Amino acid sequence: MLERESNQIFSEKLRARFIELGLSKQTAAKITKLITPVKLEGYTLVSYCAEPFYRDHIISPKKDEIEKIVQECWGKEYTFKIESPSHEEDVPKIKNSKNPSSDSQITLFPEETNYIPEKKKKLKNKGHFEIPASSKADENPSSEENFQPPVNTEKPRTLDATQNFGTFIRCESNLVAYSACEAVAKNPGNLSNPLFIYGATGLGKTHLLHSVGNEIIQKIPNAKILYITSEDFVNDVIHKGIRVGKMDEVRAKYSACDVLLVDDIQFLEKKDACQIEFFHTFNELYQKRKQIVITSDKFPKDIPNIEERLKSRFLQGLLVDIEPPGFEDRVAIIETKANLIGLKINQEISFLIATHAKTNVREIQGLLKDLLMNQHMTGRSPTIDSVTTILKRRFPTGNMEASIDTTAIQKVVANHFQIKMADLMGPSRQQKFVVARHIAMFLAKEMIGLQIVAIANAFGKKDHTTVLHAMSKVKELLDKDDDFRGSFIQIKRKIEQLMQSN
Ligand SMILES: Nc1ncnc2c1ncn2[C@@H]1O[C@H](COP(=O)(O)OP(=O)(O)OP(=O)(O)O)[C@@H](O)[C@H]1O
Repeated sequence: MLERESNQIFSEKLRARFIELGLSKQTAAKITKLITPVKLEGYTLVSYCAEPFYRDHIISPKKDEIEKIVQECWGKEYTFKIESPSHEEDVPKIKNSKNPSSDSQITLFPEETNYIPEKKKKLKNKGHFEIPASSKADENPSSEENFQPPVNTEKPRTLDATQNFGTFIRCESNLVAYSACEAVAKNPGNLSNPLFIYGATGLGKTHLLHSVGNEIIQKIPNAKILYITSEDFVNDVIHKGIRVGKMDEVRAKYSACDVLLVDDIQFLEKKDACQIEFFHTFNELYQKRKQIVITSDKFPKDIPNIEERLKSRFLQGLLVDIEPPGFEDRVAIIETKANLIGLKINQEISFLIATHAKTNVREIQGLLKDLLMNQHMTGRSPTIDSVTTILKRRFPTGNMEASIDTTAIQKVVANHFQIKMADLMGPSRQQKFVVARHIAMFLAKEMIGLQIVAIANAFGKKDHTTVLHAMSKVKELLDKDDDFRGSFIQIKRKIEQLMQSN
């Protein structure tokens, strides 16, 4: 038997590691829950995971990382194995309903056997593919055969062919969303329905939505894919359905699709009639096992003025978020995008841009276009000076965070505490040095977006767990220690002043 206490330490370490690897807190917590060890086979720790998406796309690729933590907790001789449960009693029961329209019955991950087509020839006559719930379990549940194209279809007009998986730059902050979309595109209607992607503006949600559509249409050219924004849906319902009285046509349009891709669902807020209509559309498609992918700028529960029953539908699928890219990821995005448009920039310039353009990819693209235009007009590649000028134009009010690096932060902190840089950077555990070191590490993350490993390097630490410890210590003290908070704010102000003066 595995001891409860060591299990708990294992889970904590695992969660922290996943967050450090760039997963959101929610995803990290979910995965941690899924890989609670269940038994020991000799020196192999075995965990069962009944959720195929997480097992194959998130947990298995990170097996080495998980094994390292297993060894930290139980010893070097241990290995780790993730398995799909072979016996029903090994896993918590997953509810599986044949009537997904009832709140209490919809499942998070419906069993795959429910998606097996009964007879392919039946589907051909239907005009759209339909996957009966009472399928035989011995047929192949994950095959694309489940996804039969309709006979009579229109080509999608709204999908942007340039927004595909090939042009999407994968990084830690979007990896979970990317993998989920790829899995859904490979096996639509089967694993994660609906797939709900949320995150702030300009981080690639729409790009992923198009990628799913483009990928499916490549494999199944006749598939009826409907890409809409929620505003399109409102227009259809209000203008065509209610005002012109052609609601039947509106309903027919949506019920005939095989894949519904809905962008920016948050704009359905306060539109009650449209929400009711969307609720019925959703239920109908869901019952027919049609894939639904939805994007939003918020987690379902946080979208204001949307009916609870609609939110609960969204919560029943797979929820993935995209976070703003960290510093290294921004550099990778800048360099890839610059390369694509023929803009020549060196590493110093990509670092400079990454330091300033922090919030989203759209912003980075706009900036690179400005630089390209400048390159065309002057006939010269961008220089630090020309980039700084453009950065100042784009971020005129304080958002133009100065060319400040970790060293500048370290100097301000050392100066504030009246200590030497060598003490700030050194190994001494004297309280004053430790507090200063923790604050400097925290601000390197908060103010210039450095990733944990990069911060550890900048402070000459081999072990990045020191940085993780610093992060949680500072957060804790900010919450409970007024003096500490006062000092922290003063230091932050000094750094901000330095940024503005540069
Ligand atoms: N990881 C990425 N790789 C390549 N391009 C990206 C990536 N993320 C975003 N982009 C590009 O940035 C631009 C903005 O992305 P997109 O429109 O998908 O953002 P969004 O999250 O849907 O934003 P909004 O919520 O404002 O609609 C697009 O041109 C998109 O192609």
